[in-house]
Amino acid sequence: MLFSTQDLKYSHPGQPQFSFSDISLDKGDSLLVLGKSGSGKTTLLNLLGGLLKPQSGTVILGTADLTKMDGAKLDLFRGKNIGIVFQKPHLLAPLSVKENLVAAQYFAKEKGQNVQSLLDELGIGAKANSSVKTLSEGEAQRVSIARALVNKPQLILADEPTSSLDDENTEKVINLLKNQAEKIGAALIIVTHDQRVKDHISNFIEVKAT
Ligand SMILES: Nc1ncnc2c1ncn2[C@@H]1O[C@H](COP(=O)(O)OP(=O)(O)OP(=O)(O)O)[C@@H](O)[C@H]1O
Repeated sequence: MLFSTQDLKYSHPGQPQFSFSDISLDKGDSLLVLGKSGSGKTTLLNLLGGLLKPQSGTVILGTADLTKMDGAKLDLFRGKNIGIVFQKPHLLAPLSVKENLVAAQYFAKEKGQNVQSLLDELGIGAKANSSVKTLSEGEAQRVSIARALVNKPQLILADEPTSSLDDENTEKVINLLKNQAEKIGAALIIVTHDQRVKDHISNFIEVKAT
């Protein structure tokens, strides 16, 4: 087992508690997180990425329990092992495409992956030296995927990665995420409302407000 959670519970201050279904994934597995607006999907993703600490339960990646790590140790672990694609790309605006990826390597103390060939694979190699401010939405989304993959993480988390994309780019982005996850042996978890994504990945959990 590469990634698993057990008995995860979390409540935002003053809010009812969420109890999340257990997850277990092997290398190369994909999982969708479905559920109504406000049901706790983003909250779950933040717990899985160590961006929130649960009130109880465990999040195990490889041999490490994220819920037991803090501060710089957790940041470095996340940088090396977890790639996160946020709903909006959140790129570093003053930098070029390539520099955004190099910065992600720098923060994780990783240098392995050839940035240009990754950008080429994602079809944005020609934009490597462009300012991220000049990118279209679909291009910026692909750069944020490249940034999530650049340190060859064991776990890839994506929050509504296709919500602002047309059908063609949605298909491209889902295939990119699936193919890259398989290639690097990562587990892939995608939060979505998008029926078009459900057509590509059959394994899912549903988050319900209780
Ligand atoms: N920082 C916070 N403080 C207090 N409440 C919060 C906080 N973040 C989220 N919540 C509440 O927790 C609930 C779940 O939010 P969450 O963003 O996880 O839902 P979601 O399923 O991802 O929703 P959507 O599909 O609309 O993005 C919501 O009722 C939200 O208002």
